Amino acid sequence: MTPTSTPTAVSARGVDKTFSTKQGEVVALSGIDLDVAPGEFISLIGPSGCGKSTLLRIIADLDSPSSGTVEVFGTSAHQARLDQRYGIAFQQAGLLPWRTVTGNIALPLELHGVGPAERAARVDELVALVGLGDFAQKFPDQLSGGMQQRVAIARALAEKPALLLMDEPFGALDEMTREYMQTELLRIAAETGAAVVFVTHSIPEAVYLSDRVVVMSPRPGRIADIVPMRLGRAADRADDLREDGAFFEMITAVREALHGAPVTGPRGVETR
Ligand SMILES: Nc1ncnc2c1ncn2[C@@H]1O[C@H](COP(=O)(O)OP(=O)(O)OP(=O)(O)O)[C@@H](O)[C@H]1O
Repeated sequence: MTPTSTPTAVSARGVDKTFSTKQGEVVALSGIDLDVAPGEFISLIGPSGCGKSTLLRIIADLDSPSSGTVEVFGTSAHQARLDQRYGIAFQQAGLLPWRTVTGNIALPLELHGVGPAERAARVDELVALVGLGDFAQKFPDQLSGGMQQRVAIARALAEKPALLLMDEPFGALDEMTREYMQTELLRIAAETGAAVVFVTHSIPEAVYLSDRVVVMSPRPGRIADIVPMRLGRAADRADDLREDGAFFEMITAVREALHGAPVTGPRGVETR
């Protein structure tokens, strides 16, 4: 039997993106080549406006490249969207206020015709996965920001995607909740085996979460450097890793990569 290899989770080749605006053309991305392995955690970091969200939106087929190609698990980004190969979460949880936690998590399953019994079983699993068992029947306005984000993550995972796309999902949370959510996300990613592409402004967040940190240069966004992290397996990355010497070394490596990019000083990147 010939061994079958799992296709790369994300493969971007020569991706350029130019927006036409009233003020003229804005080159948001230029010559992006990026591969994300199955189960790998990648963060995109770079100065404000360098095209991080644009790249994520192109991977999600919410926007299309001006040139170049993106494949998700060996198919076009468009086909991957139709096949629900990825889940997506943004800075705002975007929950329906009139639905409970379970109702919000069940939504994508309802939309895709999953029957009631299977749906209920899957929602139970997801509620447990994100640790919201005691809050299953609460409405979004009865939850903290961190809990709302956990509902959004559960909803993104509803259809067992092998890829999660996340655009600053913890950006609106206080620092303690944010650190807690980072540890939770690592646990969830390890449990589900999903690859993650994560946009952030925070160097420590990128370092803590990632297998590799993709450092982008200011507009037009290019990949300035890809910094491999050496912090051990994601599932073993405990909370106190943030006090470890290796953690600070990795922060320095990413900072140097950011400053090495042709910039006069990166705006919009947090070092806290
Ligand atoms: N729909 C659009 N029309 C015109 N220009 C756009 C559009 N979307 C993004 N841009 C421009 O493309 C560039 C990249 O934007 P993008 O939001 O991807 O950057 P970003 O790195 O995610 O920024 P931030 O860190 O501030 O969120 C910016 O100059 C932005 O103004």
